[in-house]
Amino acid sequence: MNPSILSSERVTSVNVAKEAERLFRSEHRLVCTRTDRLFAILMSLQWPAAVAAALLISSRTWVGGTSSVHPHLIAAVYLGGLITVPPVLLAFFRPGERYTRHIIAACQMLMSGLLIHVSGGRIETHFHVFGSLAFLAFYLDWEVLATATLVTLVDHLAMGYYLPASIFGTATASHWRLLEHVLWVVFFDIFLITSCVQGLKWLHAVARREADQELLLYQAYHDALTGLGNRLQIQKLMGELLMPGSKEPRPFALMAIDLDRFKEVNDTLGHQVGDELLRQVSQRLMAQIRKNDTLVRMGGDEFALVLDGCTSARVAESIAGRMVESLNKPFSLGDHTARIGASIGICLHLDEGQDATDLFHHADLALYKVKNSGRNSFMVFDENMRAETLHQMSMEHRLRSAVLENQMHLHYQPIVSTEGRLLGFEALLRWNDAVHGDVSPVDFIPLAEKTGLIIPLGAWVLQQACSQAAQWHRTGNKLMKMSVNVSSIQLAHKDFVTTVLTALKETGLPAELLDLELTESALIQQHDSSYESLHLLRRFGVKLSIDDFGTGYSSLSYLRDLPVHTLKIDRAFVKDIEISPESRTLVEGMIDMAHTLHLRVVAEGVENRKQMEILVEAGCDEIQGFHISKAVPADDARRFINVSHGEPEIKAMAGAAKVRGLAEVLAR
Ligand SMILES: Nc1nc2c(ncn2[C@@H]2O[C@@H]3COP(=O)(O)O[C@H]4[C@@H](O)[C@H](n5cnc6c(=O)[nH]c(N)nc65)O[C@@H]4COP(=O)(O)O[C@H]3[C@H]2O)c(=O)[nH]1
Repeated sequence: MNPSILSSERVTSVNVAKEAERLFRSEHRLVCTRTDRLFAILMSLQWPAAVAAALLISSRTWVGGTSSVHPHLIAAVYLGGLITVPPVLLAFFRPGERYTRHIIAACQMLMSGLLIHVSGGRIETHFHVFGSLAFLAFYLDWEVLATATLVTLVDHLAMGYYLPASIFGTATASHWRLLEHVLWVVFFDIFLITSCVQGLKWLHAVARREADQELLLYQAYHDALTGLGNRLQIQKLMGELLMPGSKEPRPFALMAIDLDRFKEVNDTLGHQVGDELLRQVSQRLMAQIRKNDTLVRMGGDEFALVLDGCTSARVAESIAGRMVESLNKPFSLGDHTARIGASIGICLHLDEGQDATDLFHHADLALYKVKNSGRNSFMVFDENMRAETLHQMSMEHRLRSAVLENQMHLHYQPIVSTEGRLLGFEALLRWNDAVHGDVSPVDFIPLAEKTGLIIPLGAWVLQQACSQAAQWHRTGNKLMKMSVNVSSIQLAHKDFVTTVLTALKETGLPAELLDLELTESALIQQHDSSYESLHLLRRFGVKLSIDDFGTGYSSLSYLRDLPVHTLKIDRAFVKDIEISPESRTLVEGMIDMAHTLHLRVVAEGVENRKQMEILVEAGCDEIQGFHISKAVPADDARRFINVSHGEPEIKAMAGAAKVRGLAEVLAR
């Protein structure tokens, strides 16, 4: 494998045609460089050969003259040097350059001419010229052959015809021989140029094949969307880093990175926006790491990072912190702006004995812990995490089976007016697991949200609660409302409105009797489409309550923008209302504000008579809490209904006391 394919500079620019051209040029340059060197050697041999030939000829032909040195010898020494030195220097100092090969070609042909001349034609013309041309064909450059041919013809015309005996004393060629020679050169040249073109074609084909192979290799090791490496690349890298038998263990840190809320963006704004978001995420992450760190996209919204040579948890944490911070900044995606977060699990490889699977598992366990602790943060794996996380994983597994096999059930907590009239119920999920026993929704709802199980589970709750309320409605309790908790994930889901309307249609429950409870924090995470869903449902008559009011977001603008019907004051404010004047003032303020906005107010978590009295005095409209009743199974809820209907004195008593709860009434 060509390791260059894995380098990040090349990652974004792979384009087969361009890559083939680049490879061709580099291969061709290599061919030319080698041929330059070959000619440097050849020419350095030809110069002494020319001098030797001149010596030989001068010893035979020079029978006495004014000068003691034969002109052939002078030509061989000086002209030979002049012809040899520049190309040899160029071949060594500027190999592979275009002008180098042209100068070499010209000088080589001049040298051929010189050799023929100084040897008085004894060195066979055809042999030497054709030999030189044949060698020049190694350049795979027909222009070089053209240069060589031109120089040969000029040289032969000049030296062989126009300046024959005047310089060397002997004519080197007859007219006919010269013509024959020129024809041979042209003929041979055509043959060489043809083979040269074939050679070039072959070199192009080789380069194209290599580029194709590179592309295949690139695709195998890279993620097409982001240009980052992929799962295979990190596995390969980890295999190299953990190579058994390597002399020194190579320390490194592995990070498992998951984007928070990516799915919501992808589902609500579409896949193209999701793709763009992933591209921008990868750029931001790349900006936080060094060149020899390896960031890959494992698939979906999961990334992994290897920090080669990292031995310190503190360093890894600071890099993870920077990454989380950079991903918290808003993303500009065409017409939209999105905010996401990231959860990062880190594990360090400091000694031998761990394999890649262990390390990925540890990083995943740490990641899992981060996600369960509220996301958008990072954690380094430690051994204590293992048992806790495995417990969580088992919960997740069992929750999945419980949801898919319909092992959950609903309890109903009554909601009453301050006069003690039963107004309806809040449906609350219950899960009794064979292994984990009774699991609180406070624990399993976040798990269901995290795993996406909240979608089928929430749909089931809606269906079940509506069906129960419709049944009570049919048996004469016409105004019994049913409150159902809705998670932010459900609200953001594209099928949310359909799910609600289907539940109403299939069960026959009038829409006005369904009250959807959303927390403030759930509302604040929503996009425009969720707000549209709520307005649409309101138009059908469905009511909307703000649950846990006062605990969430500080801006109250959603009260203006949404068709809210009821505020449910969180039990944290009600809890010590009878002992804390501050809590009392706060609750009074909330009730006043709600009434100014024409909203009804439900106080949650009312546990005693004193609390109820204070709330009634403050003008609260509805009461819910253990003082009235805990959430009970449907059959017990039915008893409440019967009592509230069948016994007129309840109303009278509750009305008289203004504060009497159903629990008290039932206890009598
Ligand atoms: N200490 C105290 N607690 C009281 C009192 N009266 C009621 N509660 C508890 O307060 C919670 C009220 O529900 P929530 O605020 O909607 O809070 C709910 C709701 O956010 C979530 N949840 C429950 N069922 C569902 C569901 O079907 N779907 C969704 N999305 N969330 C649900 O789980 C949360 C907790 O539910 P639960 O454990 O059933 O706890 C219930 C209820 O049992 C009281 O007087 N004192």
